[in-house]
Amino acid sequence: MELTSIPGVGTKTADALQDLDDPEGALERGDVAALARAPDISPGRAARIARGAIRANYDDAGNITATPPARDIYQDALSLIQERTVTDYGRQRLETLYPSAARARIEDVRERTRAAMERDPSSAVRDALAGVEPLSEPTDLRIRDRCLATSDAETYAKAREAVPEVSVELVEDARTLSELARGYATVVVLDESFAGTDIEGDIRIEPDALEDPSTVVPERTLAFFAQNRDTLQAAAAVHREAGLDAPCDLAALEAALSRLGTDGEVRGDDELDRLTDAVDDIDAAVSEAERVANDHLRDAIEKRDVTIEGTDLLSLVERGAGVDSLLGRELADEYDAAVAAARETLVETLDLRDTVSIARRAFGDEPTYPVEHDESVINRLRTELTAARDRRATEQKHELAADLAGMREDCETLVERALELDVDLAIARFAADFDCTMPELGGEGFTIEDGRSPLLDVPFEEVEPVDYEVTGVTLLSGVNSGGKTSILDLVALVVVLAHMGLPVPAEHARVGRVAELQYYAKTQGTLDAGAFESTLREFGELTTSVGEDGVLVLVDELESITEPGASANIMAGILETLADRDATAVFVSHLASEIRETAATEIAVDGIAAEGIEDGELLVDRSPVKGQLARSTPELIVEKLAEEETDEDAAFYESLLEKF
Ligand SMILES: Nc1ncnc2c1ncn2[C@@H]1O[C@H](COP(=O)(O)OP(=O)(O)OP(=O)(O)O)[C@@H](O)[C@H]1O
Repeated sequence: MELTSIPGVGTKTADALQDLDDPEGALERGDVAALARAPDISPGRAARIARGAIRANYDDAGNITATPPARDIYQDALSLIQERTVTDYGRQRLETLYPSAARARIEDVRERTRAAMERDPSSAVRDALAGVEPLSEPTDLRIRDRCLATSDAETYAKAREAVPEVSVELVEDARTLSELARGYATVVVLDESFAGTDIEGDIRIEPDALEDPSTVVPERTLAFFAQNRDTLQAAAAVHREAGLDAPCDLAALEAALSRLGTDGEVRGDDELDRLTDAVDDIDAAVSEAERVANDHLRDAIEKRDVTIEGTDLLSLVERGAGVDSLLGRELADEYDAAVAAARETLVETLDLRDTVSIARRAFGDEPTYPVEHDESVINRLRTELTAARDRRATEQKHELAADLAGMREDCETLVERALELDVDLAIARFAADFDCTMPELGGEGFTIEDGRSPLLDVPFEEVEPVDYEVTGVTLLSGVNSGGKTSILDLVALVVVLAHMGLPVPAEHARVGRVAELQYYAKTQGTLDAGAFESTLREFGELTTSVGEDGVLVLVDELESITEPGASANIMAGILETLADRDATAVFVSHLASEIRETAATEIAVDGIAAEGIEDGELLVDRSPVKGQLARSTPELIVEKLAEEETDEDAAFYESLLEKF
């Protein structure tokens, strides 16, 4: 897909998207999270771009929500589902669902929705989902103990791009290579020509290294998995809890991840741990060995009576000999035992294996008091252990990186499926929380049975179910606060959700396909001349533009724009034209009777009727009665007074009632 062919994507945005690994794939999948990783693209913008791409895919240029109130209803519907996501991804991804006029698009979403509604949004799955987020690439990884070397400028440029984590050096000859070998623990040479060159150090001739850079930098793979470890573990848990098909062996993935520390180091290898501990503990172990030896020796000396012939003592003193000679002569066995204890302590404390013979040499046979280690031997031991540790770490890194590298693609699928499940579960929860069903699509107008709007200002359990069916053009009359506006909202919500491919809050619903939902909310107070003129123009354009694609017009108390007589005339004119053009329309009005009288064609009138008044409150049946003009609230009150009052008062109210 040509990026700039997507509505709203100019060359600047297209350039930003090109920074992504697979912008086309992200657009095709509607992957808002991936798109938002492009520079300067906010999640909101990413959602708009993804929506644009989907529209382009389905050749769906229209806009069903044609007026601000219609768009508000869409936003409200979206929010109700978004509130039920666990992840940010899920919330953003839902923004790609929009009311569409393209049948194929609606059908595709409906198919997914049906499957989603079968899912069980258990709390265990939701808890696991809380730990899942889109995979991210580690940044700023620098490896300083290795470098790449080549004598070829082209290979040099290629290497810098392919392996930005390590230095790449241009070498001319064996001499410059040998200089490099002194500065780095390992030099990976990319040119065959250096094979056989005799240079000291860890020089590896690997002309194919760039084909699989992870062999040069296993840290890249390890850093990726270390950075995403929690997400991957959570995604695995989501698959297990939800019984999803996993793209890979979860146990093997979890086992591999358990060998990786968050810092990208390998853990859980006994040999590596042994060597690491030995290097770390060497100084402490040497001190301990000395202490053991000296305690032993001190003990022995304290317990011994040394008997020495006077001549011997004299000759020792004359030779200037010190206590060492005395030790050598008189306490040789004890000294040997003390040194043996020191050697054993050092070997055992550090759990030494290959380096035992070096360690033993740290304590000499020549008697001294106190017993002291030979620093040069300890330095040698330290060097040997450090080298062994690094070798082991490198081997382990390569081994683990090789295991994990093969799982990378599956891991991407694993996380994607978990995140997409969040979208499905949000839809499932929305459907369950508001007793939704999949609507039928097609036919004229709409039918709603036992519809309950989740947008009302009363708790959902207290919402009274409503039935309403309209084909053609209808006036909806009704008592004050009877629920007329709420019905328009419910109809708009059902129509929007149905065109999004989503379930609707009703026991049963059928929605005719529309290309436009024209919803006009009640205006507050009469308009001045200018505003009145522009509103009239708006309706003028609306009525004359109704075509074959299907328009649903919902209008709430248009009469409030001007004085009642004029309003009735205007509404009658609009309704006549809409009826002529076979539109579907519901006009809520308190002037239904006047409009019907003024209109040249027959206009249907439905009514939300009050069944009576109790404790000053109207008892209302919220479902409009077809073909019945509802009696107004004032009429009901006059009737009540006529019934309740006696004599002259009653006569007055009866005369008033006759005027209705
Ligand atoms: N189906 C319903 N179930 C429960 N309560 C409802 C229902 N429909 C409406 N209501 C309640 O009635 C109130 C008034 O509803 P609404 O504003 O739709 O009436 P209206 O007929 O448009 O009023 P007005 O005469 O002012 O135009 C709502 O705020 C809501 O509390």
